[in-house]
Amino acid sequence: MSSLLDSQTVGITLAFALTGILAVSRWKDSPSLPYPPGPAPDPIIGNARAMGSDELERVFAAWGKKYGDVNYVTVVGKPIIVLNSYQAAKDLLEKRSGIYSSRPRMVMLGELMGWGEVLSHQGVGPRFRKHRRIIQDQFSAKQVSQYAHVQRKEAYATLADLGNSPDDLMKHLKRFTAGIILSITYGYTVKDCDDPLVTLADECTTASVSAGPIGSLLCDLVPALKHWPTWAPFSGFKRHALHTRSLVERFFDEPYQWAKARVAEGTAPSCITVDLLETMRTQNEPYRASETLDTTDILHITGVLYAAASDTTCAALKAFMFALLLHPEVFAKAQEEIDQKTGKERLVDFDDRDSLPYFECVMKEVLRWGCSVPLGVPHQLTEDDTYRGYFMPEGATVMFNAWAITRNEELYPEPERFMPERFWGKMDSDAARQVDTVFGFGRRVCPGRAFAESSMFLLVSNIIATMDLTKAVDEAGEPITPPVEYTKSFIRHVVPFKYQLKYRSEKARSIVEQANLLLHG
Ligand code: HEM
Repeated sequence: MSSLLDSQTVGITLAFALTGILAVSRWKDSPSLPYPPGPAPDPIIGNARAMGSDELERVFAAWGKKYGDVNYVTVVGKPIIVLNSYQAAKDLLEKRSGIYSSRPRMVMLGELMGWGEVLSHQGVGPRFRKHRRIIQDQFSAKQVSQYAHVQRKEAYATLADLGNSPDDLMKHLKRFTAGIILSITYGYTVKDCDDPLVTLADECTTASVSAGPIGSLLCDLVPALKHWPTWAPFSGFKRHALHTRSLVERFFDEPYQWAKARVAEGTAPSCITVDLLETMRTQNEPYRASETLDTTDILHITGVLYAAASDTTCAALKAFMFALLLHPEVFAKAQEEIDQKTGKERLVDFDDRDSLPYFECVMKEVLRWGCSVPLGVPHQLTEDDTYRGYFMPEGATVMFNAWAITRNEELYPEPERFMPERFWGKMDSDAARQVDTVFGFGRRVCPGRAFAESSMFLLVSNIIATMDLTKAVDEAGEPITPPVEYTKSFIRHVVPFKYQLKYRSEKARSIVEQANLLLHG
């Protein structure tokens, strides 16, 4: 961040922001009700210092404990509401989703870098509804079974890769998640971790987040900064944004052009892009004549799928493997349950899921304990509202703290302990239900949830079925217990850790190799 925006720029911009806000903000009657409680703001910048924290979820959770579960803060005059409890998030984001479902304006990420037109960043409106419906239709719990063959193919390839180069777990997980979504969306087969489309996605994601929260914040506060000339002093942020924009455009375009070329050749495998191109050509049902599709729609629908599905699922899979490594007793119990089902004679398949209740508890606990997107994605309130006697202003950014909600000590005693047994026989409990918070709320709830869970199920259950995962040992032969540490990012990943992974038997190796051969030829 410091290379992009130095302290002088920050100062100038904040001064600008203040002047702008004082000059243009429309005068409003002071509300007769108080705002929700929260920490005292600093003059001018409000609560900006706290909002710059690397572990904002912990800062918010501490506010929740001190001031109550709904907090109000400002950053240079912009209102932010923080929801630290399931009840408040449910009451507002779900029950009042008609007014709590938009997205805040993001000048840096959305307008300068080019992410603004994709579903996850769009405000509510006709285009949002069209994209959302198309994506929901493709990934509803009923529909996901149509992708089973792709999930199997990618899972078996990943198992074989893990057998061949077990030290590259992180790379193989990334290839697995990118491979599945690229295949379903564009009909594209990822060959290895260095695949050009996977590398492009990586570069694009890294560049998109590397302006840092302050870089983004300054542009969001002073939207006029987006017109700052690239030749002017302090224009590092703008040059970075434009460079990122070119990556984002390539990220949308290259896989789409690849799929289109296969359609022209008549060799396109069935995939979402092919379906959408056909819909665009005929402009027929199921997407209604009033909702015609154009090329930009297709670019953005397919692009958001890749962007939203791959990194999130990969982060959850890393947390899964890490939790199993730290808890050998859980691994052993899950392995025993799976062995009873398969007799060690075959791989696990989707049909087995209902009869692996312990594994299901482990997956639930991974989603809770690992909490890959701790603060979800911010919503925006589009009308003035009142809640529990407090005033909630129109335009406020509304953030839910999934991390704090899934650490509620009343529902999850010893919340930092990884304990799948807490869900045993209780899959209908509030505790189990509230883990869904990690996928968001209301009209914005993650449309890929069922698909993410089924992909995780298939890969991890088969790793457990065919391999042994144990701690690495140091020079003295002592097992190494890696610390629980995550990257400081919006989607948090477990930092790379040491482990040992190998086929549990020659028979397991041969089952994997045969399955892989059968699907890949
Ligand atoms: C473990 C994996 C995943 C996690 C933890 C996750 C989490 C989330 C969260 C927290 C949101 C924001 C919800 C809100 O604003 O209330 C979201 C949105 C979204 N997710 Fe996921 N997600 C995962 C996997 C997937 C997959 C596999 C797909 C696609 C197949 C997907 C597609 C999307 C899309 C398109 C949105 C934007 C929805 C909107 O803004 O209306 N996600 N996800």
